[in-house]
Amino acid sequence: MRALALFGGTFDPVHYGHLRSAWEAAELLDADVALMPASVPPHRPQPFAPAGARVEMLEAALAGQSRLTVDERELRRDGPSYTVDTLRELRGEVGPRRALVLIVGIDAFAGLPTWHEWRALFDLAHIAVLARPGHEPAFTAELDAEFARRRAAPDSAWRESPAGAIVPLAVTPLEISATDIRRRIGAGEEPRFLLPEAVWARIRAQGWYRR
Ligand SMILES: Nc1ncnc2c1ncn2[C@@H]1O[C@H](COP(=O)(O)OP(=O)(O)OP(=O)(O)O)[C@@H](O)[C@H]1O
Ligand SMILES: O=C(O)c1ccc[n+]([C@@H]2O[C@H](COP(=O)([O-])O)[C@@H](O)[C@H]2O)c1
Repeated sequence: MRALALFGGTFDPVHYGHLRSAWEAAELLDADVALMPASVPPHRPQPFAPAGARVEMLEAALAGQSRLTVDERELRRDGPSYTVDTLRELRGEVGPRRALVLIVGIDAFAGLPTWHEWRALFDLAHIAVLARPGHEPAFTAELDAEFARRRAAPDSAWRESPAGAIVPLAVTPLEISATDIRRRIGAGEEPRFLLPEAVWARIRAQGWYRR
């Protein structure tokens, strides 16, 4: 059975850095990938756009294909979106054997030791780490040790286990961030071609991110 991958984020707004990375991750991992907006991200200021708006933008971005989907499970829960809770819920649904993958950018991965019950994540899923230009963060010694121990190439046998590997993915580098897009919109610029036209059309129509 194919691996099932979750790509969590704030997606405030979703952009081509997320979308192209998610697509290439689906290909490299031979997995179905769900983009999963966080309701209350645990370690950052709260999103600018409400959850419903972030879902609407994701759905607009993903229209016309079926390999990448949206998973709204964190929006249905109250309180902080701890990834360990989400993976426990998903593991309960798919059973003990299916390979699950949590996809994170390398900047998010570097912060893993600050996540709630971070070591339990390795018992629940594999972690695929996206290269991201402009981000070459140092890992803490404990994360470095896990990385050295668990590292697996995308085409190796990781999917024969349900969880536990760290799979670096050399996706096409796209130096795009939601912070930069919000700044441009706030300054009255058009962020065209950094994100899908359908997403920009909704932002424009609703006035999101304008100062
Ligand atoms: N251009 C990119 N290339 C690769 N990974 C990315 C890129 N942009 C975001 N990611 C990854 O996608 C996930 C969700 O990111 P997030 O929604 O916070 O986007 P962001 O652009 O980093 O937003 P912000 O600028 O608001 O922090 C994180 O794991 C992040 O590392
Ligand atoms: O579980 C945690 O403690 C935790 C701490 C920081 C981030 N996360 C998750 O990591 C994903 C990427 O976060 P962000 O802030 O880069 O959009 C998103 O799904 C967050 O919910 C999770």
